[in-house]
Amino acid sequence: MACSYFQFVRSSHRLVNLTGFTRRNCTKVHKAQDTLKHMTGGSVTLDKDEKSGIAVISLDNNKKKNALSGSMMCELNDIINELQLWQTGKGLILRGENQTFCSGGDLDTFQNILSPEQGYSMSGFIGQCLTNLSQLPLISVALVEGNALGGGAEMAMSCDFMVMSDDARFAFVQKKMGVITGFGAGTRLVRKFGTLKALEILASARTMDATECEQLGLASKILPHSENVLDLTKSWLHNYCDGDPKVVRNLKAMVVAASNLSLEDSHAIERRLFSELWGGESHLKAQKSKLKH
Ligand SMILES: CC[C@H](C(=O)O)C(=O)SCCNC(=O)CCNC(=O)[C@H](O)C(C)(C)COP(=O)(O)OP(=O)(O)OC[C@H]1O[C@@H](n2cnc3c(N)ncnc32)[C@H](O)[C@@H]1OP(=O)(O)O
Repeated sequence: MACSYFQFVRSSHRLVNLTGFTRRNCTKVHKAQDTLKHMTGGSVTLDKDEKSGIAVISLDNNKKKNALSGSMMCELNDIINELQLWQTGKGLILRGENQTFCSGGDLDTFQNILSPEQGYSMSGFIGQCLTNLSQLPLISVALVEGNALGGGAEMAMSCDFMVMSDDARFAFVQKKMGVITGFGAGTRLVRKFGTLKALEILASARTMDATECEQLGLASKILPHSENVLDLTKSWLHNYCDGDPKVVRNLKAMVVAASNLSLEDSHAIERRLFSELWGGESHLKAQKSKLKH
């Protein structure tokens, strides 16, 4: 079984520990978690489908348009830690209940953490959580219905793809709130879409509809607003996740390495991930099938 991406990164020489965890950081994370978990409201749930290898994370804070409370941040972190151990997983859908995605950080929660030090701690916790999500060896998609605003837009950016319902709206409102991106999406936006496009989206802080998001390359698919967008998204994601979990997971792990490491180190990982599959069950089966024709 292919070793997990993080086991491999830690075992490889000259590679920085991508999770960025040092003992000091772990202490800070636990301190942040102790504070945030008491800022309650809403819930985050996980549904893993062992047959398809696709998991669904659902945000639910119905009274606040799925705004992310402190306790929801902690639940999301625990779920991502669980997914890091899911060895047969291939895909992940991040969505919101009540036909909307997430209206950002819970403004009531934030009333209790307004010092720069508390903001730094909260930003570090949810930022690392979303980095861990982005680096899972699962192909991930944010299913955006309704609104993805502020921190909600940042969470969507932590996924590989974004699928939107045709009436969805997407905005980085942070600048209008007197801050910048606090969940780490600014860096992701620049690295994914370039400085020009990132600056235009962040500095305008404008609300974009699904069509504009697709034109900018932020959204990969627009679905008609309906009750079964989740099933349609699962079918869409299955196009990328069909086949041997080890192949899908190694492919995503290679992409994560290439987007985070030097050319030399990324090539080292790519060769290792390739060699783990070479001569494996799926490879030999495919070879045999081709030779018959
Ligand atoms: C780094 C984090 C980042 C930052 O700090 O900048 C953030 O994410 S801060 C939050 C940024 N998000 C927003 O500013 C969005 C605020 N919400 C809205 O613009 C609207 O609620 C919208 C467009 C999401 C939905 O509008 P609609 O008219 O359909 O509903 P309501 O506005 O009446 O909202 C219903 C109900 O939900 C409460 N609500 C909505 N968003 C939040 C939120 N982010 N935090 C707390 N509560 C929220 C809203 O107050 C209403 O409550 P009610 O008691 O019924 O009045």
